[in-house]
Amino acid sequence: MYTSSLEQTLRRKIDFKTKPLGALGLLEKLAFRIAMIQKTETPVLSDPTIVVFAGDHGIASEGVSAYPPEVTFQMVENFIAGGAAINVFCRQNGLGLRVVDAGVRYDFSENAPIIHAKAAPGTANFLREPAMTDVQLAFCLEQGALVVHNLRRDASNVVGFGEMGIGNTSSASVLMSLLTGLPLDACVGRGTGLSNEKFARKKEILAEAIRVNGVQTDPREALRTYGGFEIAQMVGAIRAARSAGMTILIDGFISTAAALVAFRMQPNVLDNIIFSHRSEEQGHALLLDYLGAEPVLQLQLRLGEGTGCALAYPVLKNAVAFLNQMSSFEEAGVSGKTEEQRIEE
Ligand SMILES: O=C(O)c1ccc[n+]([C@@H]2O[C@H](COP(=O)([O-])O)[C@@H](O)[C@H]2O)c1
Ligand SMILES: Cc1cc2nc[nH]c2cc1C
Repeated sequence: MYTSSLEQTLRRKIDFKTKPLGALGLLEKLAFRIAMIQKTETPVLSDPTIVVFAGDHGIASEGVSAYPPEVTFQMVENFIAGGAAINVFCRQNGLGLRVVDAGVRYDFSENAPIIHAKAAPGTANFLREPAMTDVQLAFCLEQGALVVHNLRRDASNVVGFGEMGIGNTSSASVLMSLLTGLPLDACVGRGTGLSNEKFARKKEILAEAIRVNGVQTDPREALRTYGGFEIAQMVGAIRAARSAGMTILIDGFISTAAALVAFRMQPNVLDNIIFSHRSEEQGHALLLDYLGAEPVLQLQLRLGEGTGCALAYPVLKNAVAFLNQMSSFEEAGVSGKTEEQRIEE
């Protein structure tokens, strides 16, 4: 297999740090990935930012969530006030935060510190008709890309994507099943915490929705039919961030479903994506496996909002720091392995 000279330089740089070969585990892989994304042996993470896309879902009126749909609006108000988990973790870890109204049912005040990109006040109920029109989908893909272009212009080179949308695990599960070919039951979970009875009903409703609207295996058509405005904007944002050469952090189950759609449209997006954590939501582990992903953290989270990204970011920072700052055996005068021994292993 062809290995570039940067790849070789990086392997050597990591292997000759003062540690047993491979002893920094996943940190070594992260440092390598980020350096390859930035095409340099001395990567820098600048202006790290979390973007939370919010949208309402027509399917939420079918009782597929443990919480009422108005929580989407209320939680965005909470993000604006600075009181949500994502606000806390961004502050703790020195991350910027942008919140996007991709399609919340109610309107925010015009001067609220959010990005106004509402496709419509919530998607249509995909138990009866496709979630969105072609025009709405195109708008969302463009808006997501625009958010990223503006971040990049402001010198950010690492971005984490999260979401807020009551009912959106339903969209994510259907997208996962259609685009991976895995059985629906393996892709549906309890979301915000459904009871056994409501969980069984959610699975029936989603199976019925697929009977009504069809087995769409084209990623764009699947997204239009079963997606959400926040998921569609994440897809546009992920593709734009790949094109802009940014390091992309993905949050939980719903964000990973957006990454799956983006991957099916443009497989090279995976080159720039780091999956921040493995969520508790049933289906996430399977989806990560499908994508060949090795998540940074496993904290039993199932919150969303980009919280996994904000928590994983310090690990990325440490990976880059060891690559840039740690001494080599030669620099520190420590006895290491010869190049031959290293390559043999
Ligand atoms: O990120 C995850 O893995 C995750 C797992 C379960 C639920 N959520 C969050 O909960 C909401 C969706 O859950 P539900 O039950 O309303 O479909 C949405 O706002 C997500 O951010 C998020
Ligand atoms: C309170 C609450 C906060 C959330 N944050 C993301 N999804 C959420 C769902 C609920 C219900």
